[in-house]
Amino acid sequence: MRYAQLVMGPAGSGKSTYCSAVSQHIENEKNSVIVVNLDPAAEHFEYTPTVDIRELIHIDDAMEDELLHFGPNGGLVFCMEYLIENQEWLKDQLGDDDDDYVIFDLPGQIELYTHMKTVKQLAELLQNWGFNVCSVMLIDSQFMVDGPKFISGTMAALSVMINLELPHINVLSKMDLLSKTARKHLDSYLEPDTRALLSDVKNNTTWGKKYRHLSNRIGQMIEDYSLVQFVPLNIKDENSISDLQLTINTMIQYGEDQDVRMTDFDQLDEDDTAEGAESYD
Ligand SMILES: Nc1nc2c(ncn2[C@@H]2O[C@H](COP(=O)(O)OP(=O)(O)OP(=O)(O)O)[C@@H](O)[C@H]2O)c(=O)[nH]1
Ligand SMILES: [Mg+2]
Repeated sequence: MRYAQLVMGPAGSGKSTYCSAVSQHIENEKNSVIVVNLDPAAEHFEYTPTVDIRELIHIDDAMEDELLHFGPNGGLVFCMEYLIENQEWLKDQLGDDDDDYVIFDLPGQIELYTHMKTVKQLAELLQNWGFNVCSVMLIDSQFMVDGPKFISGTMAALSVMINLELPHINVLSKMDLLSKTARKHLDSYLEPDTRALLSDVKNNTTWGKKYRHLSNRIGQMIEDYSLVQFVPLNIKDENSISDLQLTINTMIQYGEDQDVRMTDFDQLDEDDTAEGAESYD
């Protein structure tokens, strides 16, 4: 089995920073990790990508092409589609070592995840190649500190979850930048409570009055799904990174093989006594 995190999220939400911090964290624990850059427009990273889409296609190739003439956004979508068409390249680059742990740094174009099919196709390819895949969606916590913003963030997360159908985790990034008051406000949203959220959607504005029912229904839907939850991440706090990785690793079943040590079973077989059972603990 191999393991993969697809790191996604809106532009500037902290994906590349996350990939760098998490790969460092995994290496500090003496485990190996591969980081794959899938952003054809990336310019510089704090990590060294083992595989880099820019070696296959660069955003400039799509934008400067005389026939294609793409702008930056169309160009990005084109590059991702090109990657899927050239999947053998990615397969070769990834190799076929068992137990590999791969972190994919994706571009920050949200439509790639919310409704387009390319990231879903990528996930399916990885699954066919023996990866346990999960999606890690980063959302900048600064954009989640009031009710209406939180509802839109939640809706975006829900679209991604429904579109990709992968084990999924939503991460609130950049927690170190929040003020104490903002942090307190956010805490009340971590276990979404529709009433608390809607009390922030002002009913005294024209929009608020006109769409009160719609807001109520959206709140109800978020609650009914009870799927969309957020894990705060402070990238400057090693414990915060480690807690999050533990949750993710459980989702993709990483480390489960290591937990079941055959030697313990051997010992139980040989000496199936209460004493033997104790040594298993
Ligand atoms: N203080 C703080 N800054 C952060 C954090 N994560 C990212 N940043 C900063 O936010 C900016 C964008 O971070 P990136 O990691 O490049 O974000 P990205 O999602 O990869 O951006 P795109 O690839 O352009 O979509 C950089 O200036 C980072 O230094 C964080 O947890 N805390
Ligand atoms: Mg990036």
